[in-house]
Amino acid sequence: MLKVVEMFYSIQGEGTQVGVPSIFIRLYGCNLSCSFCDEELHKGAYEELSFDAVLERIKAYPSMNVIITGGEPSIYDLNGFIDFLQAHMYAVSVETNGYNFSNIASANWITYSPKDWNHIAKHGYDEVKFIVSKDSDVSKLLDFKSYKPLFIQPQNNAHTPNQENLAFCIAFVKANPRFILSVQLHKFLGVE
Ligand SMILES: Nc1nc2[nH]cc(C(=O)O)c2c(=O)[nH]1
Ligand code: SF4
Repeated sequence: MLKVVEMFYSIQGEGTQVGVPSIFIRLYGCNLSCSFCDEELHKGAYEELSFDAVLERIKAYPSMNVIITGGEPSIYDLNGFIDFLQAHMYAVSVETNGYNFSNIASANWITYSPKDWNHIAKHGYDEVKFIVSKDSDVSKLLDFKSYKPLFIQPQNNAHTPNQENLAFCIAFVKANPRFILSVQLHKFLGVE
């Protein structure tokens, strides 16, 4: 059974796969409580759904790309669910803060968004996304080396871009071009 806060169909607004029409499954709960987090996104009501019940709902959408997000999906062992979706020909991406990579190891794509920049994992993901505000200590990011794509994403408002943080992030990637800007396109487009 899965604790599902919401399921919706939109475009991936972040990272390498930006623009890919995708089915989002948002799971309940997180191991952290970041100040900038939208609480209702993972602490509100949820439904307990079986794998088959989730499959029935996502079949209503034409995309074969699923993004599991939260909350923090890796607080659950999701490998069985991911295998189940893959057996039905879905490509499965997971958004994680890196709590437990082994719980999501069978995913096709893992986006890692470390919240503690003093301890950044070296393996277990396909791209990294740093959430940055104008007050962030980005000096901690300068020594981080990886062959994976490294995204800098402004800490935005719940449904709209934060222009100050965006300007800071643009200046940062221009000064440090190993990093790539990720804007949360959905918040510019006004889609989910
Ligand atoms: N369009 C869209 N793209 C997203 N990429 C990651 C999201 C998330 O909530 O984790 C998200 C989201 O909520 N909406
Ligand atoms: S890790 Fe993500 S979901 Fe968890 S509290 Fe922080 S922002 Fe919210």
